[in-house]
Amino acid sequence: ITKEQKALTKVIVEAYNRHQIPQDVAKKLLQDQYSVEENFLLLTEMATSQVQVIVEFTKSIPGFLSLDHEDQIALLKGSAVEAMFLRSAQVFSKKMPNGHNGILEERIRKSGISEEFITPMFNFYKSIIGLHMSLEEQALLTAITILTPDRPYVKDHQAVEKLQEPMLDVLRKVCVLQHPQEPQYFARLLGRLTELRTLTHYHAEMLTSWRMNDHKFTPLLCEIWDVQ
Ligand SMILES: CC1(C)[C@H]2CC[C@]1(C)[C@H](OC(=O)c1ccc(O)cc1)C2
Repeated sequence: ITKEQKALTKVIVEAYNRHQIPQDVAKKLLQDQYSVEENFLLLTEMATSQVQVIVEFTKSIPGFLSLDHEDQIALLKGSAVEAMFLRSAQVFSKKMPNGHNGILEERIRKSGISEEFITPMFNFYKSIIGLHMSLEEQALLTAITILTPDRPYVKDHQAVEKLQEPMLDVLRKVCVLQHPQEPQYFARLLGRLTELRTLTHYHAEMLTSWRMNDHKFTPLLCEIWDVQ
């Protein structure tokens, strides 16, 4: 790993750590009641704070703010759901003391999300947790997901590739260093990104079904996912 690659990893990990989900959201999971309505409101608050965290993390990615402004928006809108699922997988994997995980899972299962989405969502979490990713790998994989050149409406693909490629290089080297017994570990990580894309489809259905039951979203969520 070169000096530059070490510096890049440090910047990405610091940004990933700097923007954490506010503890008050995690605390509320324990307090409030258990009605479907209460659960939906909690998940709305959680999703809104996660999107805010993702936007701040994205702005700290070296070079992102020098991209064409419309492309910056296209990348955020195109990757927010995937970045949110990656980050919430970390929440499930370790951030919260064990008791919370069961509570969060319970609330998600009783918030009006259809079973056909719940199953793939938790299968994804299990597969991510099973990888036992390091902090560097989580942060780099999230940045790589956000810097995906082939999102809808991205005009300057090349400029995005130029930012994503060095991240892929560093992640590949970090995987070799941190998982020497698993030569295919890097390929498995990238495979998770393919599974992530299927969740985006389910996520859109989830929003539509909530909207059909006239649930209200926050302005930020409406803006980033073009709802209402
Ligand atoms: C853990 C999750 C990633 C999983 C269940 C809650 C999440 C934060 C997310 O919720 C939303 O996207 C969402 C969108 C709009 C809304 O009003 C509420 C939640 C899906």
